[in-house]
Amino acid sequence: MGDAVTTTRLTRYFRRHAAVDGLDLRVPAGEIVGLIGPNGAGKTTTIRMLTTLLRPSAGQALVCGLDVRHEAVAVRRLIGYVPQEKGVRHLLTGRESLEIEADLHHIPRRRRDQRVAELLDLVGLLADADRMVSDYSGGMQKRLDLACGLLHAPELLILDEPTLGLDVVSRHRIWDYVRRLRAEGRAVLLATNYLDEADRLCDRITIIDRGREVVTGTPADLKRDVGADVVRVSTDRPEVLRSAIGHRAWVRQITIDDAGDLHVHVDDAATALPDLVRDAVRHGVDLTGVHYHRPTLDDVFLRHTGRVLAGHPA
Ligand SMILES: Nc1ncnc2c1ncn2[C@@H]1O[C@H](COP(=O)(O)OP(=O)(O)OP(=O)(O)O)[C@@H](O)[C@H]1O
Repeated sequence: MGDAVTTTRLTRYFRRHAAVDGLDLRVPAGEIVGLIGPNGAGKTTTIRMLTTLLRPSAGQALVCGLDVRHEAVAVRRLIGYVPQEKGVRHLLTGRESLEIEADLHHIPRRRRDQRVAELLDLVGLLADADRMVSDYSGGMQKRLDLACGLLHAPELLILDEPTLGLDVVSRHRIWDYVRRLRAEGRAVLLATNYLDEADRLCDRITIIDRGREVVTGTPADLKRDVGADVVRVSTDRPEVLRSAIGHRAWVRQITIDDAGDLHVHVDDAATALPDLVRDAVRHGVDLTGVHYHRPTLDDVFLRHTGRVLAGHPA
């Protein structure tokens, strides 16, 4: 199967500021690819170029082999886009919202009703189809947004923060639909700040920062690269502790986060911890907290960007 998205040195300037700066991104058909980055990293700008809403300043973006710049109309037919804020029509019912969306896609009337019913069923809203959208819960509205993005059976679905603000049950339902799309061979590009979501859902993730790709890989590979365990140490003298343990053979990498906590990547926490505590005592460093865990995508993100990703759920 070919690629649903290939970008080559994709770049977009706003005045002299490069919001997207030479980005190479690939979304193969039949895969869910996560696009992850801190606020202002360039995710929305990338998505807006892919959806033909914004012209690239330089480089190339292909959607199913079609150039977004020169074949915008054809590209739009291939893409379903569910933006962060869809602004569903509160004065309509769920069914009416989908009918209007179907008309925008020029779906013939005789097919429209059946297609709308199919999608309402897919996202579990058939029973509530004739209720006003204003009476829907946040999760129901998101599912309606998703159904709107799927009406014209797109090859590529682009989701911008699809589960933002949703409860756990609603998030799982959205994930199930997204997995079902993948099983049908469609490609999904998912911009999210929820790293647990990316970990569970994505076949591959690309972390971007300041408009550039920082790293790409499967969640498992990226976590494996971090090391076996991560020891998080709270102390009021992080720099002293860093120098005290920096030369130790069991240290793979040390990062100090914005809160001043040390994140020490080690092969085996059980061996490293006694040494670490001894080194702290020898250098007169008080430890106020020591925890360790298997690497998560949060650790991957911190390792590659030097920052903790803000704004994910507890
Ligand atoms: N229309 C615009 N005019 C000027 N600057 C812009 C415009 N759109 C985006 N930018 C700038 O481009 C950079 C990337 O923004 P973008 O919205 O793509 O980031 P993002 O990764 O989607 O962030 P967030 O997670 O906050 O949505 C930011 O510095 C932003 O201020």
